[in-house]
Amino acid sequence: MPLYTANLASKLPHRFGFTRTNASSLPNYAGLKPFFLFFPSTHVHNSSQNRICSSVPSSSSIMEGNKHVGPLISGPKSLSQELKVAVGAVQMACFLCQRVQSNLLTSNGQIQAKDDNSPVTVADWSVQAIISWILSKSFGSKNVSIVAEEDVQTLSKPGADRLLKAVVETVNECLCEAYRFGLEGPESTLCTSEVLEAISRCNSSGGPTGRFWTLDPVDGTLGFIRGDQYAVALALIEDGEVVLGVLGCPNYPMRKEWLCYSPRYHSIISKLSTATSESWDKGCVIYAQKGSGEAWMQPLIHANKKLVWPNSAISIHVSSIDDPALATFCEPVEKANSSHSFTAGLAHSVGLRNQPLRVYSMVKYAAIARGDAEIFMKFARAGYKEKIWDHAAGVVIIQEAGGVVTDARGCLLNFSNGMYLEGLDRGVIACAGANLHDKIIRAVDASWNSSCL
Ligand SMILES: Nc1ncnc2c1ncn2[C@@H]1O[C@H](COP(=O)(O)OS(=O)(=O)O)[C@@H](OP(=O)(O)O)[C@H]1O
Ligand SMILES: [Mg+2]
Ligand SMILES: [Mg+2]
Ligand SMILES: [Mg+2]
Repeated sequence: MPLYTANLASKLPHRFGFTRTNASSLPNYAGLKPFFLFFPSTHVHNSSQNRICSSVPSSSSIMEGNKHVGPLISGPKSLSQELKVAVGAVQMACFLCQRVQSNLLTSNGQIQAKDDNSPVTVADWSVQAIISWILSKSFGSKNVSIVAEEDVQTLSKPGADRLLKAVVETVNECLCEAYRFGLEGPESTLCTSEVLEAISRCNSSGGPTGRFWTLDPVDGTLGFIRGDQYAVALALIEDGEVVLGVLGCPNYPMRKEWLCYSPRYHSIISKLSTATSESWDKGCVIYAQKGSGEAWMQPLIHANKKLVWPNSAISIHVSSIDDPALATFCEPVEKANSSHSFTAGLAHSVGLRNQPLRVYSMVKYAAIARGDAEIFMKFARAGYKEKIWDHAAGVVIIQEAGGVVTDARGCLLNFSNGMYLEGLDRGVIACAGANLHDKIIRAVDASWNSSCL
């Protein structure tokens, strides 16, 4: 029986597990380039694949004084400052989520249901508050527009003061560690109204022109509550195009060998990391800038460790498998969120042989980008409108890692119409390559008419 991740999972009714079904497609961690914020030079070798980059200056990184601030981003224009702040903010948000998740079981009342019956926790609100605050601090509140999932409606209701107090405490506990993530925190703790303001200001309407951020503070809240997979998702959209994306995946280990398969639940599992205390197996942060032709992955920073892990990045790439008989596809865990029967029929008609991996959150996008799976399919029921924050970061990361993401008709997703992916036809299909993508699109067309979706 595979080991389970953190103690939490072993106490919870829900289990999760994943790995590729054939070891031959280990992702090729081709390049090693420093990202930013170097610490005392440390050569850290991980046992199997790669040397973690040391603080040796690399010709392909941008320097500010003697600090590396990021790989040389080609593309239309460098967004290295935006990327640096976004990665640091998501790293810090992951640290916050792990803290909240660990005492989620003990402190009741930290899980609420919103009007649409979807869950929301102290972590969702707190992450939205800290990322909103950091972006405003870094770029000036007048220059920052954010389209994010959460609002203050529940927090402002009578009787919500204990919940609100928990959010304010969580936010301040985290912001006082901001320096460990290369960020500047507040001179003094934020008061309740400042925390509420940081959350509620994330109400931009988005649109086809100008620049705005889109944030899903906890994507896969259901997975988060169950000690399973979840993601912190932040993306920057300019004139309707996603120009950078960051995915924090606290329960998705850097190293594949820390993943194992839980046949019963067909999904991701990360083994109990007893073998090493390295943060390699505690989770990862994945990011990319549009047009750079590269996607990057770095380990989670553990602020409670005396030496904050050097921010080193490994370039990742989609899998080279394009034979359906060898490919693996991911889909949402909840069949209310995507038709499992439709995808099963599709998989059969395309010739997919491996069991589906059912995974919460945009960790599915991360799995494709780093080559742990080849296809992600989601077919929500008719009438459901996909939100931009549930896809933006994952889309640009897969694209820059060499993959393709479209709707079920083969059209690119449209992020220029406010909070919804307007015009999305039938479902979302992400593939490691064009061949597989083409086969899936054809199969959707052929089977759609005979399905009753
Ligand atoms: N009915 C329905 N249909 C389709 N999608 C829905 C639906 N309800 C919710 N959502 C959104 O799905 C997000 C969770 O995505 P997941 O990939 O984690 O789905 S699943 O939980 O694995 O089924 C989840 O994101 P979070 O709320 O951030 O967890 C929702 O935004
Ligand atoms: Mg939600
Ligand atoms: Mg979401
Ligand atoms: Mg969410």
